[in-house]
Amino acid sequence: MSPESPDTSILDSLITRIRPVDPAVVRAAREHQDRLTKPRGSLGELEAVSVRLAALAGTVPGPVPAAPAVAVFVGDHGVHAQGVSPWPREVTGQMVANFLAGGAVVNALARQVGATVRVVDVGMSAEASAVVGAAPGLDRRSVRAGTGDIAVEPAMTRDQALRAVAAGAEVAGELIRAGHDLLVTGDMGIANTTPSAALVAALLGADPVAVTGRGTGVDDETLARKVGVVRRAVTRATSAGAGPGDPLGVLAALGGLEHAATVGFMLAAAAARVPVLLDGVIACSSALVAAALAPEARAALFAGHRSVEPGASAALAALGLVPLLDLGMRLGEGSGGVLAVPVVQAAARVLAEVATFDGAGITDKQAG
Ligand SMILES: O=C(O)c1ccc[n+]([C@@H]2O[C@H](COP(=O)([O-])O)[C@@H](O)[C@H]2O)c1
Ligand SMILES: Cc1cc2nc[nH]c2cc1C
Repeated sequence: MSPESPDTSILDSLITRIRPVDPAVVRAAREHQDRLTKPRGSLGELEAVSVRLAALAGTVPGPVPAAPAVAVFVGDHGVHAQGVSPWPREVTGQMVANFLAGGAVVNALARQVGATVRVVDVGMSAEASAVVGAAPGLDRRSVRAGTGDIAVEPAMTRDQALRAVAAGAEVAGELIRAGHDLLVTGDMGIANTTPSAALVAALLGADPVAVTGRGTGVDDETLARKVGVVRRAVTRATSAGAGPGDPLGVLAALGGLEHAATVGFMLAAAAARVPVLLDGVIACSSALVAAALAPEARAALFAGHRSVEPGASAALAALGLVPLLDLGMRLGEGSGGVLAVPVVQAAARVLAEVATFDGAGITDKQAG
């Protein structure tokens, strides 16, 4: 296959397998939720989550997810050369070693909620790979060693984007076949909040200044430079023909390899009717790509938290997703998604276990 006419068959078949939820199940779940022994609406967003989980599973109540897993997709970014992050590139590899040793925040949070952590290299740079070495436990699916510098060139070819999407889909498929019933997105990649902002700006037509944030915590001068870089990248990509009507083109022009893998991860989970908890801005920007490719995939997506990055809020609003937690977090790694696992489990458990007014013999003042 030439890069000009890449093989889209894996993506096409993923998209074809994503079917809409049954509106009758949505209705039945809503009606059941309304019969539970509590004032209607008193559980707020938890009620909507329980209904969405049932709709995704196609049963009322839906199953209570018992085996969560987070996939941390790792990539490096050519745009790092523009000075958009204060952290050196090798930190990506150093953090991978930390994940594998169980010493990162995501590992501690995953232990707290009983989640498995899978670390997947989809595009570490040579520097990062050298730091990690031959570490056992790293899932090696590298498509290329880091992306191109999006300020001046495409991040990757369409074929590479497709291969990274396929890698993410394979990871989801393996986790689901191993019995995991709640997936969480995670990422690691120094400088990756810049491509995230670029994806959001390009796909929503937003002004880069409104969707570019401080990432790991950059100063005012770096933020101003970062906004300029995002503006140049989006202008370059759009003038080369990438736009919202061609989500794969936008992903290849502006995304990271971890974004592409996250898109595949979400699409495969949606096809298998397994819920996916999104972490921060990397996942939210990837979700815009996934939803542009397959709008029905949104049924499988749950927003773990509201990252401080402004692009995350812009993407969530566009996707119609309500973040379950809002703790001022901006770490990545899957941390905010993992932390929301018990909330999703609790929502499902309420629909499955709480008595109904009829069943418990309690007067329903709301009936009628
Ligand atoms: O998840 C988020 O919203 C988020 C916000 C800020 C930073 N991060 C993480 O920090 C790294 C990118 O930050 P930066 O400043 O280098 O672009 C990358 O490893 C991300 O996982 C993640
Ligand atoms: C230390 C560190 C940990 C991270 N985890 C996710 N992104 C990160 C960026 C840095 C710099």
